[in-house]
Amino acid sequence: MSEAGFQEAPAEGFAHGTATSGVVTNPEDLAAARAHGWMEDEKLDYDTFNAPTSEINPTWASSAKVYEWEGDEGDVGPPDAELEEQLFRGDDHTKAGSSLEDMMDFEAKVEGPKHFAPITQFEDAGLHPQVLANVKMCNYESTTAIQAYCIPIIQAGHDLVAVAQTGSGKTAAYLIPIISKLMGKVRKLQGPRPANNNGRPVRAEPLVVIVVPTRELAQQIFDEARRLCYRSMLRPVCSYGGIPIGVNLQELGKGCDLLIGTPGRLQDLMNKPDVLTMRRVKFTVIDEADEMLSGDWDDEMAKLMGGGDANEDPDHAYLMFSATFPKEARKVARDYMAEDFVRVRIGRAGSTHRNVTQDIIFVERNQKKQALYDLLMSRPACRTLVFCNSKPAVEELDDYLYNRQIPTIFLHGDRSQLERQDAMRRFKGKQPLVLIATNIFGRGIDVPQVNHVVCYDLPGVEYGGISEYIHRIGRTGRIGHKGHATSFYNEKNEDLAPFLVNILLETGQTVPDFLETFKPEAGVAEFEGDLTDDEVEAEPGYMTAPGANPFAEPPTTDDAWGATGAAPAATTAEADTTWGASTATVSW
Ligand SMILES: Nc1ncnc2c1ncn2[C@@H]1O[C@H](COP(=O)(O)OP(=O)(O)OP(=O)(O)O)[C@@H](O)[C@H]1O
Repeated sequence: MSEAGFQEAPAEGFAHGTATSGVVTNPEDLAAARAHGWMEDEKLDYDTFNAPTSEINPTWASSAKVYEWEGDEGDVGPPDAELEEQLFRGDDHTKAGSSLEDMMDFEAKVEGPKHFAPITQFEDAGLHPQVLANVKMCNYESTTAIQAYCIPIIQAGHDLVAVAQTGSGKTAAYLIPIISKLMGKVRKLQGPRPANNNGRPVRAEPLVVIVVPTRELAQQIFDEARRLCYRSMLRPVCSYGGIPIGVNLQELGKGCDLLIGTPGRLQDLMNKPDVLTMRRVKFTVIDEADEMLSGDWDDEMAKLMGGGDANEDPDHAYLMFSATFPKEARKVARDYMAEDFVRVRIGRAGSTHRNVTQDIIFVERNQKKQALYDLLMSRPACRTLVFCNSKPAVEELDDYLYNRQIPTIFLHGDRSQLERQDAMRRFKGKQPLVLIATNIFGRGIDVPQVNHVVCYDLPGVEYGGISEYIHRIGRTGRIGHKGHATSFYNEKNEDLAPFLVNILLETGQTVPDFLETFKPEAGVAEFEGDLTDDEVEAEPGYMTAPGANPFAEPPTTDDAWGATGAAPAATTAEADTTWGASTATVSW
């Protein structure tokens, strides 16, 4: 098992462009690729990548600069023009696209012991002024649906399970309220710093722990935390495998308020009580929660969710986020939550949005390489992500396309951390590139302008099934951008066919002829089993608030809000109104 339990068949150690036949340059391929806009990519520095880490002095992305402020004069520090430029004006994160409203067109369902009014404008969320300023510098004009609901719930201190589509801003949905809540109290809550330890490294005593399945995702959340903690006393630190532990220890020793990491490395650090203690933790966040609760990480999760050594803080909040949340994982999640935890679901758990056009093409197994080449040459050259199920398949495909002069890079769990870091850097560069990857890239990764995702291999059950498909295609069409996903289908993928058809129907897309037989009788999408949330209604003590899109115009008559005639709270309800125990369902 590789990182965070992902299934990846092992690789055999090929180098770029030499997996099958060595480098072959066909002048016709070369001319065709260049004419089509696929340009030569920079040469890889294999000497650096293959040297023992002790012989090189790499710049680890996890050591990227964070804002440092000891809070001598108040809790907001002076601006740092250079860091501000790096954090807010780079191309590192996706700027919202023009179809953001299409993404909001989902029903929100909230279940919990209380009513929370959604907040559509950050200005109305009661955020710390510096956090609000940072949000604006990120160019976040207004909240997304998941943020509208989660911000007030987290501010009120509830445990939370939140589910919303890929690329809908879940990271900021938890980081913004957590950072804002801590901002005014950092001085009181914060762990030690070298400044009050005679300049010596200190033990890390984070206030927030964020656990994610992959290194790239940890890095991405760290970067978002660096933006949102700008000019505050809060110091984020990122720890994951593949980086020498000494590098992690150095960063932790400078003081740590938000710790973001992968479960294996976090567990290693928790086993060193002089390096890390969880005694101050106020928020534990599990991102991609269904993956983390899938069973592969039982020991690590039990330890992390138990607060490690001696955290008995009754205010400790547990937050879980994902785009998919199968029933089994939700049951496990409930074991960790306080009794009054809140559930928020935007749309159906596991739904995709209409901004991603999904093509399913029938391709026989032995035709797939040529079909991919033809596909890449039939569309304008663009940043493209191709998913395979195994490491050898990734490497073979990389070799094939490279030899046909398409600029490619590849990424899987056996690549060294330096190679993985470099692959991310190059994929985000100016040149259109094809990144070929295993599942390791399927979840959470937010690279701007990925216009095309190709499921070269569809993920069968052993590779995560339909949930994995949803995460994979969610690497495009993010936060209001349009995207395109193409999947190669053949008889081997029949186990996925009924789910695929339902997702196509749900988003109003064309069902290809070869999938017609898998259409439900009524001809409309039917979701059963692990993607529905129907066990929720049966639970006593919970109020459900279905139906409201917080961004919709309020209705003109009470009737439009449902049979109970309750107030149209989407735009006007008071926060924190306790729902009457006799009310079965409240429509907002
Ligand atoms: N309110 C907002 N307005 C505009 N852009 C936003 C807003 N909130 C977040 N974003 C941007 O949207 C992009 C996607 O956000 P994020 O990666 O958190 O999505 P996600 O829901 O976690 O996706 P996934 O399920 O794939 O992990 C990021 O680049 C983020 O900077």
